[in-house]
Amino acid sequence: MLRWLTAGESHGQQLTAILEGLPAGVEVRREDIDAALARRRLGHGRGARMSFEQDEVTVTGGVRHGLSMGGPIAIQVGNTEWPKWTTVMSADPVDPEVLAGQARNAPLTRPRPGHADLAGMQKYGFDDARPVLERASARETAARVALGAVAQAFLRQTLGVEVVSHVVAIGPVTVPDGVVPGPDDTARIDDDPVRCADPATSERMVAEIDDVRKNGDTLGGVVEVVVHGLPPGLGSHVHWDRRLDSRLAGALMGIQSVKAVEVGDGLETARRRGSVAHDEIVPSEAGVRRLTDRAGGIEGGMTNGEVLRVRAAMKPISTVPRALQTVDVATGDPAVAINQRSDACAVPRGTAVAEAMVALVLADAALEKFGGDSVPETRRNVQAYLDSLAIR
Ligand SMILES: Cc1cc2nc3c(=O)[nH]c(=O)nc-3n(C[C@H](O)[C@H](O)[C@H](O)COP(=O)(O)O)c2cc1C
Ligand SMILES: C=C(O[C@@H]1CC(C(=O)O)=C[C@@H](OP(=O)(O)O)[C@H]1O)C(=O)O
Repeated sequence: MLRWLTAGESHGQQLTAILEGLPAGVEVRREDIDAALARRRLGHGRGARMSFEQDEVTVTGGVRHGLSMGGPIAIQVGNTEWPKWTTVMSADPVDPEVLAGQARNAPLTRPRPGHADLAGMQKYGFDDARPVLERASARETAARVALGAVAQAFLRQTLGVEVVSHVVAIGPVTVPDGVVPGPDDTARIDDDPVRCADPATSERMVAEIDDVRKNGDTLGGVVEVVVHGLPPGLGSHVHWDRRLDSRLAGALMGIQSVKAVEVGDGLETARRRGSVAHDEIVPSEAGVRRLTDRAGGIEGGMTNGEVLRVRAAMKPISTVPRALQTVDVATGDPAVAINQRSDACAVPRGTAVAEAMVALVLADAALEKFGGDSVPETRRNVQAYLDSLAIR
């Protein structure tokens, strides 16, 4: 079983991430973690912080000389802005007079509709949104992306699996049907300003983001994660919480701002007749094959050996520059919501986060199926399973 946890605040000293349950011998390369984090900072529509945030990565446990040792892997992602926030975010008590002198510490009492501010203040009994937004902030996803890069390394090194992500919609602008990136397309997609795999659609997406920004507004959209090289049989039909689609949906829904998840053709499938909704099975030289991949590579809660495709729909950023109505909870009067620097559209950045969550869930499912305390042992188990498949 693979477990992962993150800790840390948006303007705290650092984020900390722990991944427990990985076998020994996984090659953990700083370049892979840095590349995944760089992808999370990319994209037209990103806010000011993403242009200077460095994501200072330190691997502090579980890895020796570039290889995992079988124990928990710990990764720190330092926050570039920490020097400006040391007093406001100090873990130790600070003299109230010093705090009162820090403009940055003024209580945030005008909660943003759509953010965690108000419900979090009510739930935890705060009169300031700061302690809520610090942890609700998607800064935390940097920690998950760092772990996701390690999970991807494990999947690549034991199963030869490649995880690719791209943007399929920004607001109303959507890629044409059938755009499915191949296993080697990540570099090409990274070159696109919105991480869209279709250049013509990308241009329209950029224009849409420019338009909302000009109008003091924000935008959501849809990201897709595509996984190549999975064997059949990860996940299981036998119990609801072992179904891979259920686990992927939970993990993707756990990303800030994600409001819907689709597996394969998802919602479109619900509108089709059965005769054109499924993937017909045919014999071939290479074994049984499906003619289409409408199911997105999952049937009965298990991978079916086809390309896995899952989508996550992100709502528009709730820190809308043309600020929305709210209540100042200090006075009870009508007010406009907090408006601070923010992304105008975080969808291109969301691809890296969705990719990380999918990689973590798949690594967990692969370990459940194949086990192994070392990479060679996991590889042997994978090979033995593939060699023994009665139906291919
Ligand atoms: C990569 C990424 C970046 C985000 N950037 C911002 C941002 O700059 N400003 C903002 O208000 N919300 C941003 N969000 C969304 C909020 O974190 C999210 O809406 C908030 O935590 C409330 O959670 P919910 O939308 O899931 O209900 C971002 C989300 C993601 C995934
Ligand atoms: C810092 C990140 O994203 C942040 C996510 C976020 C939010 O509300 O989710 C609000 C903004 O925070 P700040 O006010 O510090 O600029 C984003 O920049 C990051 O992703 O690394």
